[in-house]
Amino acid sequence: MQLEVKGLKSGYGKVQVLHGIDLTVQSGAITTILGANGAGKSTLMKTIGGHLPIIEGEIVHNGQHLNEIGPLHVCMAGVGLVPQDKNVFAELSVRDNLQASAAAFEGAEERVAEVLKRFPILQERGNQLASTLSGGERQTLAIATALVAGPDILLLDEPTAGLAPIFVDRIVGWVEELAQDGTGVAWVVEQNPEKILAISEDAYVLDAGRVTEVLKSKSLLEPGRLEEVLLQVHA
Ligand SMILES: Nc1ncnc2c1ncn2[C@@H]1O[C@H](COP(=O)(O)OP(=O)(O)OP(=O)(O)O)[C@@H](O)[C@H]1O
Repeated sequence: MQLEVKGLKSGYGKVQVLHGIDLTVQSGAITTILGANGAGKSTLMKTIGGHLPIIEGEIVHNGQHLNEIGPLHVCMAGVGLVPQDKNVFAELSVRDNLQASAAAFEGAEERVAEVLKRFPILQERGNQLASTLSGGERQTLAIATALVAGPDILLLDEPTAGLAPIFVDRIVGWVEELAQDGTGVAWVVEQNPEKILAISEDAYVLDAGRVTEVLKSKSLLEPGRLEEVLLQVHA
């Protein structure tokens, strides 16, 4: 059930941003993706999620090629993306956001009910417009909308950026549980990556659209090591 990305090149119109990315996301494990601003982390997530055209390379999940099948079919193939922003419908209620996401799947009502059970905070706010949620609640909703599809690979683009520590800890806890239950997670992180590195297997360092290092995540927790690796890419 792993996701394999091979030699991926993509970008925006004539602007090529990714220059041949190789990445493996193993099921039941968290893979961290690090890199400076503009390294191409979000572009990588959006390309895997089917939102950007591929110039060259392959994305294969569970033996199925995901190239050029579009975001809905990527999602239906078991790969869920939580983008960095615009990840909920602001003018829909919490419940309607979940229902919209579940609509393409069999047993939509049960899927929504199950996710609401998992996230009581969303249950409490079911009728509230997403635009009125706090940052942490909105991010919880964004993750929940991806989970209604029952993905076996989950792509998270900086899900904890700018959130209060209590939400950071909650999200880290939920994602750890998902991985323990067999989901493969790719987690893009920029600020305070220590909590994620502590529960992650592999760390990929990106710079200028290329993978510059693949390391064991915990090795980056040694004092000074993270700074060294991130500074090296600019040396
Ligand atoms: N819609 C777009 N059109 C053209 N270029 C874009 C677009 N979005 C991003 N880029 C460019 O692609 C490059 C990589 O951006 P990307 O958002 O993938 O980086 P990132 O590593 O996720 O950065 P950050 O940590 O700031 O989110 C940057 O040079 C950026 O300016």
